[in-house]
Amino acid sequence: MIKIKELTKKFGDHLVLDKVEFSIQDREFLVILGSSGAGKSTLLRCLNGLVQPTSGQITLNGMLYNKKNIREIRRKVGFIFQQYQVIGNLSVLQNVLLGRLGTKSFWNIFFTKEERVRAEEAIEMVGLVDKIYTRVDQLSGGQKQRVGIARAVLQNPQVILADEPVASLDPVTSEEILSLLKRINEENGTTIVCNLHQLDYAKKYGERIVGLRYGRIQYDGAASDLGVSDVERIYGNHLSMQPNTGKTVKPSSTIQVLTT
Ligand SMILES: Nc1ncnc2c1ncn2[C@@H]1O[C@H](COP(=O)(O)OP(=O)(O)OP(=O)(O)O)[C@@H](O)[C@H]1O
Repeated sequence: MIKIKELTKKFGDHLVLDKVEFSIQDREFLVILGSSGAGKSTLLRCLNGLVQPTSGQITLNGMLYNKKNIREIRRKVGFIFQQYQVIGNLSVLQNVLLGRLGTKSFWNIFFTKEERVRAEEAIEMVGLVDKIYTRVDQLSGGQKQRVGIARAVLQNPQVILADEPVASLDPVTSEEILSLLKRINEENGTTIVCNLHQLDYAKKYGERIVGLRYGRIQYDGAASDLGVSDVERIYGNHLSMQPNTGKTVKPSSTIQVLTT
């Protein structure tokens, strides 16, 4: 379980997270929803130790995030990036094996036979067996994201943080990627925390939604309970998000979306 207490982050004078407080249960599929600049990425980066909070506290299974524990925490928390963060001139297999780097010491970066077998299994799970020796720069965006997911799976983390994993993908590929994350959540029992812009995906794939606006929590509850007034609090009461397009629309369209 991750516990977040009074998490505050300032960049200079800019308050990006303002005393954010909530817990993430084991095996949960949690969506962090909010418009651009709401603080979603900053929150996820704090949960991975990539960003140092200004104040507040995070614990993973009671273990406090601090310099001493950060390597162990990073082993338990995988990260999937919006822009994939794969190495173009390496093969799919080599990229996925990089998920084991966190367990290696500086003088021993060799991978075992067992790690290779597990990498092959992860590649099979994401549906890229036929591309296993293909250079990653020859893959489509959706395939690159699958490589990123397989790399995170090989790490065998307790939690996967996905920072807008479908922001650069078309709707069909987006659904495939989110379904894959859902499968990993259900079959492997991995907790998923996924940042999304798109309201309809949040409601379809999230069990629970935490809605952020200006770094403050506006909604924390079941995805199925998210209503029009909650959406307006998250996005502002004059504008709301339209599904998939990322365009802003008047609230009447939002009401239609929520009632279909
Ligand atoms: N390293 C940084 N230095 C200064 N300001 C930053 C830094 N990282 C983020 N910010 C600012 O913090 C605010 C929140 O950014 P963040 O990326 O967390 O929002 P977001 O909700 O993820 O937005 P998006 O959906 O556009 O990615 C933004 O105004 C951004 O400019």
